[in-house]
Amino acid sequence: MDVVGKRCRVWWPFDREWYPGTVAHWTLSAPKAVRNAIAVGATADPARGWYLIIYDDGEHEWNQLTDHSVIVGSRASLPSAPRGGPEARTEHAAGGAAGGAAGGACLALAARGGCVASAQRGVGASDAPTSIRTGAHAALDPDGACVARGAPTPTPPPTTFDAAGNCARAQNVGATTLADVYVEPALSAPAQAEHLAAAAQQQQQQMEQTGGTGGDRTPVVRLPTAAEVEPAGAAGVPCAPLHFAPATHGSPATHGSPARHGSPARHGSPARHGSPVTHGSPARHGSPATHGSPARHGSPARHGSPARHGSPVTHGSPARHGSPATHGSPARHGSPARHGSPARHGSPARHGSPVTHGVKRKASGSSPWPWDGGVDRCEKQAVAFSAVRRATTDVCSGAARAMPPFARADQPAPFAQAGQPARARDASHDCDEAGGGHHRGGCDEGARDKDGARPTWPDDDGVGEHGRRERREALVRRVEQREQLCDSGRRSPCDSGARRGAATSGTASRLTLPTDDAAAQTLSPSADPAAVPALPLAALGVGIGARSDGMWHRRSSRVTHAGDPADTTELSGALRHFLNVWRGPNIPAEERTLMTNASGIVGLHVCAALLSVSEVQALRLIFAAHKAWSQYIYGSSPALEQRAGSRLDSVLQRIDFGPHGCHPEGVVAHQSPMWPLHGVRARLLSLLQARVRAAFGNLLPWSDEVGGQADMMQMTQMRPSEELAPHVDSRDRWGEGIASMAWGQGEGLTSAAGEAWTLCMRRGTGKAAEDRVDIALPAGACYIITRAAQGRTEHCLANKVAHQRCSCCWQHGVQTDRNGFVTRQSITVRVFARWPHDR
Ligand SMILES: O=C(O)CCC(=O)C(=O)O
Ligand SMILES: [Fe+2]
Repeated sequence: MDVVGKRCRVWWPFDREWYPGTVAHWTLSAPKAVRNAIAVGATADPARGWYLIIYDDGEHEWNQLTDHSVIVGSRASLPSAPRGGPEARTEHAAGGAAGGAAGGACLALAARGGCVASAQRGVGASDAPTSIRTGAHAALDPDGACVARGAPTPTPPPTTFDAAGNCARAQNVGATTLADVYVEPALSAPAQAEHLAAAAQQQQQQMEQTGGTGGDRTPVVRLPTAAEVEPAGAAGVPCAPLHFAPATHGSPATHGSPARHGSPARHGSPARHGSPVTHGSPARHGSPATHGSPARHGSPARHGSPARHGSPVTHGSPARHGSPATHGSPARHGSPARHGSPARHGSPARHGSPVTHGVKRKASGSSPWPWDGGVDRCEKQAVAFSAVRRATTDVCSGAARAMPPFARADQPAPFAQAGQPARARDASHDCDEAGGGHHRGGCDEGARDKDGARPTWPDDDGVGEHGRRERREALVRRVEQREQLCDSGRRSPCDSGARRGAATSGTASRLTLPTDDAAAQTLSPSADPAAVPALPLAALGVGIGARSDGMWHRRSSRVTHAGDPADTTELSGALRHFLNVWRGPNIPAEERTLMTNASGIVGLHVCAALLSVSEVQALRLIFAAHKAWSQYIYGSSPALEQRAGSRLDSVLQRIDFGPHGCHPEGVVAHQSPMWPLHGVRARLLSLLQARVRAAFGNLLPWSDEVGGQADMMQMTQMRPSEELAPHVDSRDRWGEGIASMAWGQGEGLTSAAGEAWTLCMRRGTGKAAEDRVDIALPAGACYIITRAAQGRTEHCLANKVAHQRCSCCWQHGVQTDRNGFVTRQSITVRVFARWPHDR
């Protein structure tokens, strides 16, 4: 706490940048997002408390400052430390008294940490990371934390705020300025190993000196045994490869075992034609025989494309469950050539009854990676990796515990005493509430460490210091190898890890965003109100969308790399072509087929033909010019799981454009870069926006927001059979009104603009939402969600925030044709919410 108000710098390894900021606040109890992170496997020292770092560029994060990627204050005794003042010397002396053999050297394992949840493709291949999680716990060197403690360090002046409530956190907050900050170089791997071994040795010595108790310094370095850390496979050997191939019918990676999905026999069967939305119980899908049963086929009249049936949305009954006609993708049913006789198409039993839509989530007892029998090398490597992380974290936390004021015996340890069950409950609660799309992934398997037990290692198995050191070195090498594999762009270890992690092991990428409540709750009950300035929440910029989980996420959403996510020459050419075919904002009224409150859903409006085929073709070129697609992992949905036979998350490709400092939609995308919205994209947005406005008129309430201009544009690609699970977009990050338009990357069977797709509207808090409406939309259509269909906090009767679910607002999701072959492309435009919801 005595570092509150001080300047700091934080190393973001995947940005490869130090970011300056200020330690603005300390709280003993973990912020909610941090608690979630802990519940899904991160480790923390409950006694240490949490520091709020506010970066100069507006981002913020909670951090325990046990990470040597964080430098607070100055280090006078380091030769390279510039201008170390008395305070700096005090700080270092305090640390040095505790050991400090390595001076200020820091171990930066985390910075070098492996790709656990990979997924960034592109993003400037050379500059940008391929990982979205680092496991960013660098070990603490033996002189303790990088922060001042113990010694009579002068209390810095509190962070101040100007009249407008802005945090005065610029250059001279506290007694330390940026010039005093020592920028710590990352150590080489051998140096890290050596350093860590030295730390272990010192602690061992201290333990011996204090009769095994370590006095008030808890000995925490216990090395994992070889059995614990040694993966079965050779280190660095790539894992089972992912199959990203055109795989429209389900690669093993995305759709479970080939046996389930890959068999030609199955694909040739009528079972292929069941709608992802509408397919019924697993039992029905499990048996090809049942799919072929004539008894289940319905009348041809139900299978027409939207074009044949008129407006696609008119089919939905206001009763929300939809008439049979609302179900099933037109593309699926439109072509006899693909689907055989009309008799093949779904019967009322398959499509008509809402009951059949209630596919229960299937508890996944089996491995989601069927081809490897449940345990692949990546998994084992991840265990080893996490062993490193935990061990090093223990070093950190041990030192931290020893050091007042972090070890506050007088304060309840929130995790240890409040009870692990509470944490686990918290986590699942969050997940349950979080909306299927964005958070669901984290609940089930994510709580690896939710029992809250601090990681401990069995006692030394007699290998001695030398042996331990060797083991450490081996671990470090493994981490490095892993990183190299990731860096080299090979998919196998990283992506496999990502997917496995996403599907099963609860990566930290599933953190939920903090809510206002959570942040307020964190900020207000301070362990030491006298010492911690009362910080206006809004002034801190704390809220949904701001960083709060930095300890495990070391890649920011800042765009730090030069360039553009597209080939700019191609992009300009594509825009020129687009301008040639663009019809202007107005389209003939008879073409628009505007449906308001579609299918009885208040606030959902659809324009069935916003884009012409020529415009779609030009948009394809614009998409094709983009290279840096981020992988965006959504939670699984019942339909997806049913197809896969077990839990399987969905992965989309996405690029987000918007104002600097704002965050993309979604939890994982929270880690994705927000590219600047200017130039060609700004032009494109303004054209599309004009069209949307002309089509929807007053139904689109952007006029109330920032002069009616959308300021965020998101490009999404979903391969055939992928889906976006139902979710609410962040309820308080976006202004009222979100518009999405979609088409195919190529021609569909029934339309040159692409294949039809299904907009899945869901309402309800249970896992199987009570209200379910599936609306088949043709390529080129646009829908907007407002009010209850969007679910902003101010429209929510339950006042839900972020991605929480409620029973009054609708969630939206997208399903592509399970048997389709055309990637769905979409552009979503939103408005960032402005004050007081400014995120
Ligand atoms: O692509 C779409 O239609 C919508 C995308 C969406 O809902 C989202 O990104 O939140
Ligand atoms: Fe959405």
